[in-house]
Amino acid sequence: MYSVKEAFYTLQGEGARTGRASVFCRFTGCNLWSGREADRGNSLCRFCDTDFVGTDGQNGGRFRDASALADHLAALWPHATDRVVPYAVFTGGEPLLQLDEALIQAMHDRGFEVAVETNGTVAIPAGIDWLCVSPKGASRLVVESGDELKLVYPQPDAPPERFSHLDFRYFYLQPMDLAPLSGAGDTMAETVAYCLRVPQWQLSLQTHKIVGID
Ligand SMILES: C[S@@+](CC[C@H](N)C(=O)[O-])C[C@H]1O[C@@H](n2cnc3c(N)ncnc32)[C@H](O)[C@@H]1O
Ligand SMILES: Nc1nc2[nH]cc(C(=O)O)c2c(=O)[nH]1
Ligand code: SF4
Ligand SMILES: [Mg+2]
Repeated sequence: MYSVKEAFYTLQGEGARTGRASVFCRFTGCNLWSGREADRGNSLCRFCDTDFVGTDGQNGGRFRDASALADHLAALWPHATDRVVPYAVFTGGEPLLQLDEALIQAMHDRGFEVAVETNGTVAIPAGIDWLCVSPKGASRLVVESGDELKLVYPQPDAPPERFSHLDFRYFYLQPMDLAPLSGAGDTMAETVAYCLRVPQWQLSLQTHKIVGID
């Protein structure tokens, strides 16, 4: 059984695949925060910008098995795509609490490439085509290789220097959106300054927020 908060067709907004048409599957639940505002300050991840509680979002629900969820997601992809490989991004919440080899295989069977956005604290199943790891504060990182490491910046307890030796093709800093914290500060300027100082790190903007799409 899989629990999905929401699923939607949009453009990948972040990282190296920014701008690519994608079916997003947002799983319910996370191991670093309950999703309740009252718990935010005592959690391992405190700046989350996402509602991943329940199954009540658009195209959300509970799905009995991999083929039921894969059919549901594949139906969100538009039809005429002769020259493009369909792309599915699994996120959450923490997708690796639910994404398994059966679901990855079911997406491959339907012609999709499979991408994952993870906090890096859960072991990865086989078959993922694009892996984005986004380390969080003091949490213990178990995934130390992948395609892109996308660090939300700044996190005093997770400085970029701690991750720069890991086995990734791309290293991104993404300015922390302070809106969920109703905080003040210019994370954009700080992030740009770091990328200029240390060119290993590239700037990732949350472009979906800029253009106003999901
Ligand atoms: C909501 S998370 C879900 C996937 C997974 N749990 C993770 O943390 O990578 C999706 C992406 O949004 C990023 N993110 C979450 N809150 C953010 C914020 N306030 N500002 C910028 N990026 C944020 C995460 O770091 C992650 O790269
Ligand atoms: N458009 C869009 N791109 C995204 N890239 C990562 C997202 C996420 O929440 O995991 C996200 C999201 O929520 N929307
Ligand atoms: S690990 Fe990801 S989903 Fe979980 S609270 Fe942090 S940003 Fe949100
Ligand atoms: Mg998001």
